[in-house]
Amino acid sequence: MKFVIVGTNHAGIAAANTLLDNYGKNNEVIMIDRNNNLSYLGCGTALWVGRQISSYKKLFYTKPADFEAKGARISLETTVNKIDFENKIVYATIKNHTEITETYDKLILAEGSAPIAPDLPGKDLAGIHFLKLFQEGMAVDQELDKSDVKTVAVVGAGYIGVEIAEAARRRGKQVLLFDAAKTCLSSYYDPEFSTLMDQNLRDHDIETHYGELAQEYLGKDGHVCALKTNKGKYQADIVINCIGFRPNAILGGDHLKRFSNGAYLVNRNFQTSDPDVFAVGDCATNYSNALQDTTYIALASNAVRSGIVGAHNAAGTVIEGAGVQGSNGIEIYDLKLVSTGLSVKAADKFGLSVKYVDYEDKQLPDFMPASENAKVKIRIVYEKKTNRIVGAQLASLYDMHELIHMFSLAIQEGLTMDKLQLLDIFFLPHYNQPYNYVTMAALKADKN
Ligand SMILES: Cc1cc2nc3c(=O)[nH]c(=O)nc-3n(C[C@H](O)[C@H](O)[C@H](O)COP(=O)(O)OP(=O)(O)OC[C@H]3O[C@@H](n4cnc5c(N)ncnc54)[C@H](O)[C@@H]3O)c2cc1C
Ligand SMILES: NC(=O)c1ccc[n+]([C@@H]2O[C@H](COP(=O)([O-])OP(=O)(O)OC[C@H]3O[C@@H](n4cnc5c(N)ncnc54)[C@H](O)[C@@H]3O)[C@@H](O)[C@H]2O)c1
Repeated sequence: MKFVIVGTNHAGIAAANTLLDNYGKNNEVIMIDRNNNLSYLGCGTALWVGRQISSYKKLFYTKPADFEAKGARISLETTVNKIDFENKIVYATIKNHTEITETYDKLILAEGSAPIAPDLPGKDLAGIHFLKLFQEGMAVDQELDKSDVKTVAVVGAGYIGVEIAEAARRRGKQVLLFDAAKTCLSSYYDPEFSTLMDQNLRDHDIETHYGELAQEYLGKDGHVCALKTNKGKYQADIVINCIGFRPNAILGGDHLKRFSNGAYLVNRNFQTSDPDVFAVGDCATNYSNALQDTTYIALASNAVRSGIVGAHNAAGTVIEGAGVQGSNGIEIYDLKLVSTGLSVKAADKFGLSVKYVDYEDKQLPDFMPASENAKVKIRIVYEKKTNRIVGAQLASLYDMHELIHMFSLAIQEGLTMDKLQLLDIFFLPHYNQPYNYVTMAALKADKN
């Protein structure tokens, strides 16, 4: 059988490795990507740009030769322009001049996502940046090296915006962070949690501007010099746009069914509406266990798992994905926020009627050294009708992030709040308290 994979970043790589490691013999695997690099972990961009790690080099975790050694044919700097789904032919161009075609038996689309570009006056000025590719991270890094770049405006206080704001501040720049919402990270956390991060940002001299919509980039001599919003005009030497991703689902044209945001609509096997075409990663939908419905969540963690599941199915092993919770986390100047499933706000948006319980306590008993201890704030969100756990959020200076995986599993398995109350959670003073905040929150929850 011949497999063609379009897009060889995280989802495409996972699909290729699955095919090569499990079905390599007698099968042909062709990998095509328009970029000149693969496997860049954008997740590390802010760490590198903020000099919390010394080099970007280890943000790449594989190389073309690794796939060639396993028998794949890989073609970088090759753009797929068109797919003839009826005759199963992929049309591509190598380095913008040599036209090639590839036939396929099974096609895996892993086209990923692209940053949303606000269509504002001045958008073509120099000094306006996005953060997705390695090359874009490098461009921002080089700007921050310039002594005449003193003020950085970051538009969008989601994950990328907050992380790059910290990085630019660590590089000694004055940083202004804008978001249309009333807090940062508003798609992931309820205000009781996101405002902790807001305060943390302000404590580190990052100027936050919420409820502000970017309206225009103002320029001087072809270079951006200010950002105009609905509330004011702010001088800025560079602007970094981080207002979210849109699925990069272009090649399917009218042939493949779509989700509301344009992503390829796939079933739980990551099969599209064409049985010989699979779509994985940021270009495709996923199944939300909290909503018990189709969703779209762009994360590397989802990309990798969908690549594995999609490839097995493409090769004829029928398996369903486990669904996702969109588990995520962030650490900025030591403050850690982690969440999984739905916040109360997100549940409202999707029309799911929920209750929640909040609890706050120190991680360790009081007799432990204060320098090792910190308060942890937890919120557990559960469905009103069934008491099914649908979300959790945690915030602390203490590194409690692993706990969110337990809530992710609880949501995946449809656990109800009563199962948490008497859960056997071990006690050791080094790690927690006998009356720990998970048990206490579960006991406190209103289950009627
Ligand atoms: C700065 C930053 C930080 C992030 N941090 C995190 C994090 O901490 N945790 C997390 O889980 N996620 C994080 N993400 C999100 C994560 O990077 C994405 O969800 C992930 O890259 C999706 O992988 P993918 O393979 O589906 O798509 P992509 O990474 O978008 O890859 C798609 C590939 O398809 C290729 N392609 C597209 N169209 C064509 C075509 N026509 N022809 C040939 N090739 C094509 C592209 O060149 C690209 O290589 C971050 C993203 C960024 C930008
Ligand atoms: N730690 C992590 O897990 C991590 C880190 C980075 C990126 N990612 C993922 O990468 C993807 C892209 O991240 P992102 O930060 O670009 O998107 P995001 O969805 O996290 O945040 C976008 C932000 O932009 C704001 N916004 C939208 N339009 C705006 C406008 N016109 N003006 C001002 N603000 C506006 C939104 O309110 C939102 O807060 C997301 O799926 C994210 O989860 C994850």
